[in-house]
Amino acid sequence: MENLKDTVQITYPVMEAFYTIQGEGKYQGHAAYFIRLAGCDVGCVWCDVKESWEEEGHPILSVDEIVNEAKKYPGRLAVITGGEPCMHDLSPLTTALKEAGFHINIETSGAHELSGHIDWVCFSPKKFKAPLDEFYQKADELKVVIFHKSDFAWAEEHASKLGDDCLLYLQPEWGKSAKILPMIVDYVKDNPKWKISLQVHKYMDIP
Ligand SMILES: C[S@@+](CC[C@H](N)C(=O)[O-])C[C@H]1O[C@@H](n2cnc3c(N)ncnc32)[C@H](O)[C@@H]1O
Ligand SMILES: Nc1nc2[nH]cc(C(=O)O)c2c(=O)[nH]1
Ligand code: SF4
Ligand SMILES: [Mg+2]
Repeated sequence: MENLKDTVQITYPVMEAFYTIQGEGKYQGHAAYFIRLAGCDVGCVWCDVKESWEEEGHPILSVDEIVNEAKKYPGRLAVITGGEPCMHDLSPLTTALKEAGFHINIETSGAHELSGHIDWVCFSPKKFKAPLDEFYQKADELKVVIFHKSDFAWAEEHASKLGDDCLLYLQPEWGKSAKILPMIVDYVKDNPKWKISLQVHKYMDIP
């Protein structure tokens, strides 16, 4: 009991947490509670949440506070994102979320070791900081952001290292969508093992 009591007092820098609809990947369309942990050292030039890079300046919340807030909503799907969430030890947070009955998904670049109990790993590797090898085994979905036509070949390199069951998604870089999306459409028609992931929350103008 002492252990659980200690665990729930551990803290994380939380940039924001919100109940919304998962806009990307396999769980697109599902209600989910997003926990955006601050801190990222990957530095993607087109990152859509650069305010998350600095760990400092964000609310520091205990596991207890994070999970109690999450439990206020009826959905029991939690998405841990960031920033780069794998920069944190996720064991205390995920233990408490599991105890509260959550299915836990993570959004990660794979640049740092995975910790804790995660039910679904969305692996989105970046050119700006190479992923760790462990993610080719652990990924449930590969989601490659396409910014330039050369990124298709780069996506295939990652796909070739994955297990057979991993789902494959190509997601247009939001700012270049008008130019890139037609290329992705053609690519997926020619290479049907891939699917398109759109950031549908941005089209719906929700968080
Ligand atoms: C903001 S990141 C946070 C999680 C983790 N750092 C990562 O990159 O996977 C969440 C998801 O958004 C994607 N993403 C970030 N900026 C984007 C953009 N401008 N257009 C499309 N997808 C983007 C990332 O590739 C990732 O799949
Ligand atoms: N609705 C919604 N879906 C998302 N899927 C991944 C997101 C992320 O920023 O990690 C995200 C996000 O920020 N909002
Ligand atoms: S790894 Fe994720 S949070 Fe970090 S800069 Fe890239 S897209 Fe943004
Ligand atoms: Mg986002």
